[in-house]
Amino acid sequence: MTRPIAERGGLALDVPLPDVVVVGAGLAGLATAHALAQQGRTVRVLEAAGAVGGRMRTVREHGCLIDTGAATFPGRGGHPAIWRLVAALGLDRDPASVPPVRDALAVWRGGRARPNAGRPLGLVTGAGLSPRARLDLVRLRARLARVDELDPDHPERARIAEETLADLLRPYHPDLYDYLVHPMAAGFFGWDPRRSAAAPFAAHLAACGGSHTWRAHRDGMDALARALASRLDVTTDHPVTRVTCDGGLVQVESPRGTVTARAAVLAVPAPVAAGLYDERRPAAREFLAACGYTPMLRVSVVLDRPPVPRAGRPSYATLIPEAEDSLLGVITLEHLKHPGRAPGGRGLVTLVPSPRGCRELLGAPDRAVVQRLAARAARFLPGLPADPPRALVHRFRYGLPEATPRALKLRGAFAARPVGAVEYAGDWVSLRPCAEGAAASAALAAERIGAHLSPERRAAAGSRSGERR
Ligand SMILES: Cc1cc2nc3c(=O)[nH]c(=O)nc-3n(C[C@H](O)[C@H](O)[C@H](O)COP(=O)(O)OP(=O)(O)OC[C@H]3O[C@@H](n4cnc5c(N)ncnc54)[C@H](O)[C@@H]3O)c2cc1C
Repeated sequence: MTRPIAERGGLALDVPLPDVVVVGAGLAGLATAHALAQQGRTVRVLEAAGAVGGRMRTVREHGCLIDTGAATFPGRGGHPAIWRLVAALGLDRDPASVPPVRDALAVWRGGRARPNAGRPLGLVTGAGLSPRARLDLVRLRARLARVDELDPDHPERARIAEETLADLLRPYHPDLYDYLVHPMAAGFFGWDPRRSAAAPFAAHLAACGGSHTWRAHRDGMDALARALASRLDVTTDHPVTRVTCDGGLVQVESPRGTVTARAAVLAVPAPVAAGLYDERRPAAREFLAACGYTPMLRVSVVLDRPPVPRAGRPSYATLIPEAEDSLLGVITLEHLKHPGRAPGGRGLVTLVPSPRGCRELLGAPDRAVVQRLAARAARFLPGLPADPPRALVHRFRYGLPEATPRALKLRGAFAARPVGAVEYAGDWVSLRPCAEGAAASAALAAERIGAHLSPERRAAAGSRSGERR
């Protein structure tokens, strides 16, 4: 079909009408476009930023590969949708291109980093937990193993869906909250366990299977996004300002012109999607409004040589519990992921503030952010300069979707909404704050758009993707 797809200064251009416009070239948008292209659909992807990847971007500066957002992902069982994409794109043909992250996680306690956190055996034998807390961890794991339908793709179905993380941990030794769950939820997701629902976190951890499975893309965590984008029609620097649906066609507006298509997928964070499109389906509207995000901030510091930790073998990531420092949440040694990350024997360190630190620092000038975090981090990494000359600040207003019990409650109806010309993709769709959430949402969005564009498939897909409430 040929229709005008772009109007600039009143000039209509006769070019083919794409079946689908995908807004956002993060992992969810690119994976959706890839799945639609596999169905034989014509797809255009419009991205506001100057590069693809969204929260999985890697920048190349000071000779280093610097992941700005997502840093690692678990093995095949933990992130199946990601590994399916990795395999489809041939990125695992050379196993060295997805190397394991060794000695992945430690927790700081009593003046030193306690290794083996996040490993089932490590947690039982130590990792900074008192003997009583370790026993309680066994009890907690046994309780979670009995929870029906603890499914990361459908967290609302779990029997603990109404509990917050703090509720879940209340009967157990306080160490479990203070030295394990709080530092993980706050440090990795920016979540406040007193607000955030227990089910998505517990289901995610159970599915991921422990920090000993962690991997990273040798060539940067944007490897997947770059490989997908190279096979697709993607336009960067194309900020979408409004999406409307009229007479069976979707109009996607931006200062660069209007693109018309038969359907659109909004693969942007939920608050952005709600601002772009006036959603009329009540179930979708309410869920979108309930999907909040926590902001995230990361500082990458390039050093002439790797810092030497206080004692023992260094771990990749060290969680800093609130009781140990109120401003700093996680320190990672990125050069441990692969020697190519910081060539020439250099060090590459990431400092992640606690949620409180993030709120304090999000609006501060870069230099002040770097100095405040570096001053705190020197206690944990002796020799870290107080004012590092090569540091980058990465800010995410919409860092991670925060799954609250209210959002969980509305998710079932959202998932069961009828298919439409405007669909959604993103980690928030399943309230799973990770790349797997984004990749899994893409498969679902492509299936729903396929059903919308093929009316004969609509009824069948409606009953398949219309998940149980
Ligand atoms: C600091 C941090 C650390 C993380 N660590 C990990 C980790 O180690 N492992 C893991 O699995 N996950 C991690 N995550 C989560 C993971 O990065 C995200 O879940 C995933 O990348 C989300 O992908 P997405 O496509 O849903 O959203 P995004 O990546 O946010 O993609 C949305 C895209 O839409 C674009 N966009 C926004 N508005 C518009 C508009 N108006 N017009 C056009 N385009 C627009 C954006 O620029 C962006 O490119 C981390 C996230 C952060 C922030």
